Amino acid sequence: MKQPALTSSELILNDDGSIYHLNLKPADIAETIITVGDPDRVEAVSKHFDALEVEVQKREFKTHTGTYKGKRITVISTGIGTDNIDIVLNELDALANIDFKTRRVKKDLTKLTIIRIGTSGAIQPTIPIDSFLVTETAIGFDNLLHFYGNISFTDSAFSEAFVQHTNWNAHKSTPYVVSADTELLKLFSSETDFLKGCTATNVGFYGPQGRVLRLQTEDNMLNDKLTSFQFQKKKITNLEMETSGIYGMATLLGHRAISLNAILANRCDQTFSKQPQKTVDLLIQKTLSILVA
Ligand SMILES: O=P(O)(O)O[C@H]1O[C@H](CO)[C@@H](O)[C@H]1O
Ligand SMILES: O=c1cc[nH]c(=O)[nH]1
Repeated sequence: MKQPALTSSELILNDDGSIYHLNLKPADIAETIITVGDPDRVEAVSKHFDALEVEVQKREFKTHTGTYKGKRITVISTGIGTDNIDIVLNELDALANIDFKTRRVKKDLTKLTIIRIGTSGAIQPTIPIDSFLVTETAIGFDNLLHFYGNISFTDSAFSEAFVQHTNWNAHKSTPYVVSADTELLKLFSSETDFLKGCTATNVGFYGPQGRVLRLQTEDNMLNDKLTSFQFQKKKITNLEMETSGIYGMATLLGHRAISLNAILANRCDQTFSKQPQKTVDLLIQKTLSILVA
């Protein structure tokens, strides 16, 4: 039976035919997509391009598409948090895999390559500030993946061990554990510049990451528990706010994803980078050069 067309409340298109939040049309995106949190980081990537063909912004979602050494690349900002990742990953997938004229899923699906270039805080004393880390495994403290049907690919033994170790408060979402794309992980972790680690994605920058300014947190030992946790010799290495959502959604939608982290803070010795922009710029240049090697 022919699939029903997606209605106007589900696949929302703007008057110019672009998708609702990203404001992009299918031809506007490349198959290789770099995601960054900060809209200003889009230009920090695209300034290296040979040529720019698309420049679009709506809300925090800024997109540039162009070529770098002949390779077509899209760079898009997601803003902060896995709630935005739900929007960006679903709309990128719709741009690639839904026919906007018929409003039906295409027969032949396109697998996108998604590379996050983000900033992050280390949770192990041995991880230096201004280093680069590629995420092998992500543990999500956000709730995003639990809203989707089949998440049997998540590593429940890992999350159960984590819940037990931390005496995780049941009022918080159940942590879920997702993996990087194997080929992309090999590509980046074979570079000596990258440490390999397990990234914890959380729903906030302050309390959820154990930062106390004026408010105490529910568990003031949480970061220490993250540091001491180990599962099959894997330790949690760093904290940020998007990677688990990207890995989870990419797996569900059949895309491949990798998350690259510029380590700007070390939460164990309570230090912060003195050159954050330079470190992010170096990660951008390194990433681009690996993508065209
Ligand atoms: O630098 P980006 O990519 O935004 O990533 C990190 O920085 C933000 C918090 O400052 C969060 O989005 C976190 O994941
Ligand atoms: O500590 C940090 C640094 C960057 N981004 C985060 O989410 N946490």
